[in-house]
Amino acid sequence: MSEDAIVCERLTKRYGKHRGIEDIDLRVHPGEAFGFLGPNGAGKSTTIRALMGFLRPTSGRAEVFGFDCWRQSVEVAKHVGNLPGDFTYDEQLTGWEVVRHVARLRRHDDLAFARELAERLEADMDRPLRHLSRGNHQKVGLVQAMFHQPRLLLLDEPTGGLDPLMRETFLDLVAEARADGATVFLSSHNLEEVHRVCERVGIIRDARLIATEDIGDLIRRALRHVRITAAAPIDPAPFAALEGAQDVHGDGTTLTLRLAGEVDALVKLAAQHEIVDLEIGRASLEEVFLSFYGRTENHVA
Ligand SMILES: Nc1ncnc2c1ncn2[C@@H]1O[C@H](COP(=O)(O)OP(=O)(O)OP(=O)(O)O)[C@@H](O)[C@H]1O
Repeated sequence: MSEDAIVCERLTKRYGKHRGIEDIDLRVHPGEAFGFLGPNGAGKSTTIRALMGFLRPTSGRAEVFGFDCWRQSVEVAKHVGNLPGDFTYDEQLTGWEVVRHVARLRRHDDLAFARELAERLEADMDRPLRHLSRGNHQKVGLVQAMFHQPRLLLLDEPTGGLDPLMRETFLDLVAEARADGATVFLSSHNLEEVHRVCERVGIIRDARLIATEDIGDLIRRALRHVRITAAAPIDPAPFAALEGAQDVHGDGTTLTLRLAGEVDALVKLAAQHEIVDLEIGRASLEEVFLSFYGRTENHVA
C-alpha cells in the first residue's frame, strides 16, 4: 500500500500498434495539485482513463490511494471525482438526472453540495444534455465530478467551453476543494490555468513524461527576452557564448537576445560596458510551454 494519492510505475498503454502512453513514472502526494500539460494526442486522457480504471494497462501499474486502478477500480471510484475530457452521459437525461444517477452509483445521497455547485456555476440542470451548449454540458460534468467532495479530483481539460467568468468560478471551487484537503490532478493545454491551480506540473509529449517540475522553477528557468543598449558598440560574441543564449543580434550599440536560464552571468558581462538601458522581460507562459515541446533549442535537463 502506498501513502501517495497517485502512483504510476512504468505505466504503458498501447492501442494495438498505436502508442497511448509509454513508461509513465509519477507520484502525486495527498493534498497536492498536479498539472498535466501536453499537446493534443500526447497521452493526457489515456493517463487519466488508466487512473480511473477504465483502461487496462499494457504494462506497468497505476494506484490511487494504494488501490490498483485496474483491479480495484470500484474502491478507486469511491475516492475520486472524475471529469473525462469528452464528458458524455445518456443525452436524454437532464443534469439533475445525471447527478442523481451518479449519486446512486456512489451511494452518496446528500445533494446539498451539488445544489451549491450548480448555483455557483449557473449550470442548466433541468434540460436534457442533448439540448445543452458545450459549456453547459461541461458544467454538468463538473457538478457530477465534485458534488461528493472526493479526496481526489481527476479533471481532464476541465475548463473547455467555459466562459472566462465561469472559469474563475471553477478555479475558486478547485482552490476550495484543495483547502479542504483534496488532491487535484488536472490536465490542460493552458499553462496559465495550471499556474493558478497547481504547484507541480508534468509535461507529457509523444506518450512520455519528459519532465516533472515545480511550476515556480519552470517559470524562473523560462526564456527571457533581453535588450541591452550601451554607450559604445557591443561585441555580440561573448554574449552568444553565454549558457542558454539564443538569437543573439548585435546592432551597434544595441544587443538583443533570448536567454534560457540564469541571468547572473549576463548581467556581469553587460556590466563590463557602459549601459544606457537594460530590459529583461520574461517570456510569455505560452513560450515557456512551447520551449518544452522542442520547438526552440532549449531542452529539459
Ligand atoms: N481508443 C483509442 N484507439 C486508438 N488510439 C487511441 C485511442 N485513444 C487514444 N489513442 C491514441 O493515443 C495517443 C494519446 O491520446 P490521448 O487522447 O491520451 O491524448 P491527449 O494528450 O489527451 O490529447 P488531447 O489533448 O487531444 O485530448 C494518441 O496518439 C491517440 O491517437
